[in-house]
Amino acid sequence: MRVGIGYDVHRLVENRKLILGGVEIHHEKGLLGHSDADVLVHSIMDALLGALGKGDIGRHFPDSDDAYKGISSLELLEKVMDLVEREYYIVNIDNVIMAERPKIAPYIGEMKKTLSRILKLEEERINIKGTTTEKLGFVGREEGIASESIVLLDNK
Ligand SMILES: Nc1ccn([C@@H]2O[C@H](COP(=O)(O)O)[C@@H](O)[C@H]2O)c(=O)n1
Ligand SMILES: C[C@@]1(CO)OP(=O)(O)OP(=O)(O)OC[C@H]1O
Repeated sequence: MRVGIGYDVHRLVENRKLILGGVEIHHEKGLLGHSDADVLVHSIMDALLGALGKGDIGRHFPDSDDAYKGISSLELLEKVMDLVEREYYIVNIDNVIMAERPKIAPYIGEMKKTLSRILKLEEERINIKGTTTEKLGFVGREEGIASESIVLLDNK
């Protein structure tokens, strides 16, 4: 068995879509990044790479590479899953999205459905939680959104 943790933050800006877990969220701002800046998928990838002992997403998908400009993070997650599936399968995954706004609870079902397909994992083994930070810090000031993920892998 192998366990991994991932954490990522992206800045909220105008004129960008807000994509979380591969789902477009209705909001007046979106996250800034080289890719679509899907902070949930990024923390999941880092948790998976951590469990594999294979570094982080910056190492595998450098933001200096034009190939990843504007890419859907789900495509990057598929590449990380290719590495996972060489030896392991996912037992379960838990995630916390830290956002003052918008409420993510209404979108969790769709996020789980989307991730379930790519992670090849039943929805009941994927947990996604939303929390504010009670108006404290960069999340509280709505300057950005953070996400933290933890994953357990087992040998095939
Ligand atoms: N972006 C968010 C933040 C919170 N939620 C849901 O609201 C509950 C209460 O949040 P607190 O930060 O006040 O504890 C939380 O447990 C989530 O169910 C959300 O959906 N989206
Ligand atoms: C995903 C990558 C690659 O497009 O870019 P960003 O979307 O900027 O995301 P970040 O979490 O800053 O770093 C990983 C990057 O290399």
